[in-house]
Amino acid sequence: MIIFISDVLNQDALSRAREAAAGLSFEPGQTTAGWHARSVKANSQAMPSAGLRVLQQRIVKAIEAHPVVQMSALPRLMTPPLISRYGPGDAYGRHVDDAVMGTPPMRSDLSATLFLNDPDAYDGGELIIEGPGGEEAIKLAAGSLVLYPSTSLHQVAPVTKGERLVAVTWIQSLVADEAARAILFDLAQAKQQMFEQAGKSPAFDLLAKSYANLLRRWARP
Ligand SMILES: O=C(O)CCC(=O)C(=O)O
Ligand SMILES: [Fe+2]
Repeated sequence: MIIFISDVLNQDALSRAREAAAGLSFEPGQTTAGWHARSVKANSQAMPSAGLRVLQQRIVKAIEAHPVVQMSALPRLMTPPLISRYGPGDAYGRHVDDAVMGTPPMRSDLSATLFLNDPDAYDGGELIIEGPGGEEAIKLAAGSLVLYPSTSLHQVAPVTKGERLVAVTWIQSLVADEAARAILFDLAQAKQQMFEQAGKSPAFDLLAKSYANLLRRWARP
């Protein structure tokens, strides 16, 4: 399942993030790709620095704090985001993300792209994700996040004009199985809607109990 979440960063947070990114030094992105993804990766990434760490912390906080991220991804661990820049001619060819990454190692269950500049700031640069129903080309407003299964083949189409600026991160979920996560997301939404429409009721209690007990079965904290 591909999930779109708008307003993960508001206008104020966005301009601060863009300002911080403008002050960072960038290097070729090949350094952080797995060996087979490296051959198709052509972009720039922010180099480690104190400024990068502050920006990464702000972005992680905003992503984690979002209620839809909590409900859909059930995050347990998240990598510090890469700040990636794609100028004209840059692209990231078809690849699958590493299954295990970082120190200490974590499993990538969900991949996430947070768009830091607007779609009209660049031509091309769609994130193309392959799913059972075919390809989906994604280009979201600044401040919006796309979450997708790390099991998918995906690519970033060449940028032909302007600059694409994104933060890219990976999430290890409390629930590794994508199908189980999808059921829990449906139930969490149903629980919320039922509560909003009719308050607490015996039916709500049963739904809440089922949700909690499924999560208890499936979660690996
Ligand atoms: O820039 C993006 O939206 C995704 C980049 C990507 O696929 C990666 O860094 O592995
Ligand atoms: Fe990727």
